[in-house]
Amino acid sequence: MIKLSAIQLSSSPNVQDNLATIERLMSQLPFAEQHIVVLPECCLFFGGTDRAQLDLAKQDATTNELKTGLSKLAKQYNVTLVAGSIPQYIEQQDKFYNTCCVFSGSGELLTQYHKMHLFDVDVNDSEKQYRESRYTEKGTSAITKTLDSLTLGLSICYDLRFPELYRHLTTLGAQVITVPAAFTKVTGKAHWLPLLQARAIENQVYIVAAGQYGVHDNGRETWGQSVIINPWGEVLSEITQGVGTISADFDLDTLQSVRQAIPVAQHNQFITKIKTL
Ligand SMILES: O=C(O)CNC(=O)[C@H](CS)NC(=O)CCC(=O)C(=O)O
Repeated sequence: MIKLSAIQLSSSPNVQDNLATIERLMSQLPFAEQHIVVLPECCLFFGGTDRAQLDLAKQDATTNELKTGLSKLAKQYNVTLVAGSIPQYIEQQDKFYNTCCVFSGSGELLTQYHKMHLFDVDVNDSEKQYRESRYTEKGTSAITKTLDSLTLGLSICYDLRFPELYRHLTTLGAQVITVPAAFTKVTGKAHWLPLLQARAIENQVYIVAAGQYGVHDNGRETWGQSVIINPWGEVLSEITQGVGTISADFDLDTLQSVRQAIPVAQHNQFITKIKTL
């Protein structure tokens, strides 16, 4: 059996504190031979100023403390760690990518994905205007990674509103799609769960969504509600408030039987098919 887990956090701008919290929560995870653990967006730094995040990214380009800390945790608990996101500095532009890093159980960086859709959005909350692109550069490639017995597809937060990415990941073979997030309280309440269920149902994949939760140091409020959803769209495990962990089993039979019963990939008129004569 392959275990899927998500960790819900309420991250601060203190990297060491966040690492300690993640460690404490990882120690509470159930044991599994094969285990995929997902952390939220901005797991090691959240709720500071955008400028402070850029400074951290810049500093990390020399120290590499962010990836080192996460790699150690993956190794310590021998899990595939989908480390939500960290800022990755781009010197030429003095900006960073919002990057999801995947570590193996031996602590090796397997792959990374730079968030493709940036949250330049007006929200009716205390923040009012989110302009992620001011300090963040958007990624240009969708990323999947085949592990021993399943294929992972990567996405981050606002990406969730772009079904084309999820369809693309699925056509590349994704069976489990991870969604680290820091959804706003306002948009999360209105849209988070239905969007996640739609992505799971239309692509017939497992969704593992790990959210930031609560009121952060800069007053920003995030929605939480980390969930694991199966290819039928059922919520298998959920944590609404606070910090904590959730887990569920990945079952290939469920995935295959849903895809057999409702063969949307074959019926789809908008996916380019290779015509056989
Ligand atoms: O800026 C940072 O420090 C970290 N990044 C985030 O919190 C990002 C960009 S501001 N948040 C989202 O994408 C929320 C999406 C969302 O809430 C929605 O789609 O409704």
